[in-house]
Amino acid sequence: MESAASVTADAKIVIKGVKKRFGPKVVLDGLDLVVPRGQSLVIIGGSGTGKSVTIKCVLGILKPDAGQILVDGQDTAKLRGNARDAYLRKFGMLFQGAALFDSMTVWENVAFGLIQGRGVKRATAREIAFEKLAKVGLAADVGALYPSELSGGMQKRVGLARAIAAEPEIIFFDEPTTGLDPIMSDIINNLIVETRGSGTTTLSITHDLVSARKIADRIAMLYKGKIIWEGPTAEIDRSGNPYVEQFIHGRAEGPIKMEVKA
Ligand SMILES: Nc1ncnc2c1ncn2[C@@H]1O[C@H](COP(=O)(O)OP(=O)(O)OP(=O)(O)O)[C@@H](O)[C@H]1O
Repeated sequence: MESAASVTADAKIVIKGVKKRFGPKVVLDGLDLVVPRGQSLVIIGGSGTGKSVTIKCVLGILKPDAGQILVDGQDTAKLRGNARDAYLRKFGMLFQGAALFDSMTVWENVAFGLIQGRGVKRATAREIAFEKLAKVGLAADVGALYPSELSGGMQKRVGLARAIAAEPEIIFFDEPTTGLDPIMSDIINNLIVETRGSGTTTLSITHDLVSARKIADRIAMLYKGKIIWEGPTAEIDRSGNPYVEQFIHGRAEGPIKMEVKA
């Protein structure tokens, strides 16, 4: 087994003791997590356990109450101005529900970040957009359509093309297969696996264990604000952790009590 030290030495993202609460509600309670460079880490956990809050803290959309987040060894809390812009350019993101702009065509959606964020000329950005659309298996004529004219699976592919458009160092995938049928989920999973080939580091959050097993090098389970298990994907079936066991087998009975509110 690899030592924790060797994982940390080649870390792209290090989350150390991060705490985040909203009023009286403690969401993250000393979260520790390392995402190794060039690897795919998937966070699993029940609804409302703080998976999205974790990603928002890394992106700086939310400020942790305590703890530290390092990306490439840089403390994200200390970034200002240009350094912060450069930091944000490291990331691509595929949002849950794809989150495309309805008023823009497909290619304009894919090119948006290149034109707005990086000052790429419109004609060049258009070329890159069509290249990325082809990469996710969408024919060129799809580029001129509007998001409302596409199926959910096609929208996810467009979202993926947008996430990879600027060839970011890190990509976040937020529930990449939610709402898709099993075959389309598998297609999206395969595309995600392909994005790793180029050395990209990926951090995903999902409830979908089939997807997690397919796309993850490592899986971490979040429960009550902490990572209660983390390890190589192949080891999740022998975690020996009753919380993980209950979650991966989807059992109503077990140590995890769902908070059912009226
Ligand atoms: N800006 C906010 N203000 C107040 N509470 C928030 C805010 N953002 C998140 N929360 C709360 O933090 C908790 C964790 O939310 P989060 O969205 O991270 O869950 P999640 O694990 O991603 O869930 P799901 O799988 O359902 O998407 C929830 O109880 C949520 O209501």
